[in-house]
Amino acid sequence: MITAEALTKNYGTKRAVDGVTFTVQPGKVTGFLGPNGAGKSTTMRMIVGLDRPSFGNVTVNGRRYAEHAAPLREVGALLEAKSVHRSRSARTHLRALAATHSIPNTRVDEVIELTGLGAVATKKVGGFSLGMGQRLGIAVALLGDPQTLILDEPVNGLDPEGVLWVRNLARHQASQGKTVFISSHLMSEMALTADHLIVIGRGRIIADAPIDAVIGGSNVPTCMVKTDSAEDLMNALAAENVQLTRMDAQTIQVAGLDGRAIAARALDRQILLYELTPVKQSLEEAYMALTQDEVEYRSHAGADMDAAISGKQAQR
Ligand SMILES: Nc1ncnc2c1ncn2[C@@H]1O[C@H](COP(=O)(O)OP(=O)(O)OP(=O)(O)O)[C@@H](O)[C@H]1O
Repeated sequence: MITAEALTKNYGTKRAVDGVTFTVQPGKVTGFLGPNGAGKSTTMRMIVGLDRPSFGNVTVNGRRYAEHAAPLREVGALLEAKSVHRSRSARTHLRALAATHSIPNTRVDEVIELTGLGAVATKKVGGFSLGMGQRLGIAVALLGDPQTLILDEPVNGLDPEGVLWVRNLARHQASQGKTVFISSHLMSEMALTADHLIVIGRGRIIADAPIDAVIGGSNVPTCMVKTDSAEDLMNALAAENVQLTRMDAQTIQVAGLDGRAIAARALDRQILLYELTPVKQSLEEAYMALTQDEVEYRSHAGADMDAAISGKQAQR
């Protein structure tokens, strides 16, 4: 279990992490989401003692990372900063780390196999692709078979097989009762991997809840309805808190009523419905709604982008 209390990090006048309090529970995959610069990596670095908190405290299984006698056996971490000798082979790198914790070489061979590095284990790390480097980082994290795994953007640079493998690994570790804390910008992947989400924006916690609650939280019940009597149905459903959108001659999107209520009103008026489909919000939509005011580095899209580009051209 990871426990953060009022955890804060200042870099000069910049407050990167602003008094966050949370726990990451064992037996679950907890996703750590937030816009660029929100404070995810800084929080993770503080968990493993790579950054000192300015205020507050964070512990893993009741102790600060540095207080664990054999940290690699307690916490495995994949963080962005890599400290690998580029001229060393992957196997030599893993063996050197293993030796610091009396981890046998058989475990090194195991994690090499597990992470799909078998074919390149004797090659110099300096020549590794982004994906191979990520796999090596995950191999390091797994080396001590730790109770807690912290993975900062583990699927970054991985091919689809690698992405699926990370998902299965995370789910498997959680099913073994381990604590798994993963940051990612890939919402579709997080939706498949995480049980619980912590969302951070500008250094503060915006949401800390089971994934279903995050997705359903702000969700107005919405259904797609098909009928040959679209006008009549719209009249039957019209009400102050109901939003009706005509999609085509037969299709109406109804927001603000659930399927049962729509069917009941259609039945009252003897209107035949031949499709009634709940529309679920995606994690991406829920995430965008949650973080819309918290984005520090905003990109431009569509009309905004056209305006930005034509503005630049006009200046030339
Ligand atoms: N060593 C540092 N010195 C100064 N500022 C830093 C340092 N590390 C991070 N920051 C700043 O702290 C804030 C949080 O950065 P952090 O890397 O934790 O965000 P993040 O959520 O991991 O972002 P991303 O999704 O882009 O990786 C940012 O504004 C960043 O510029």
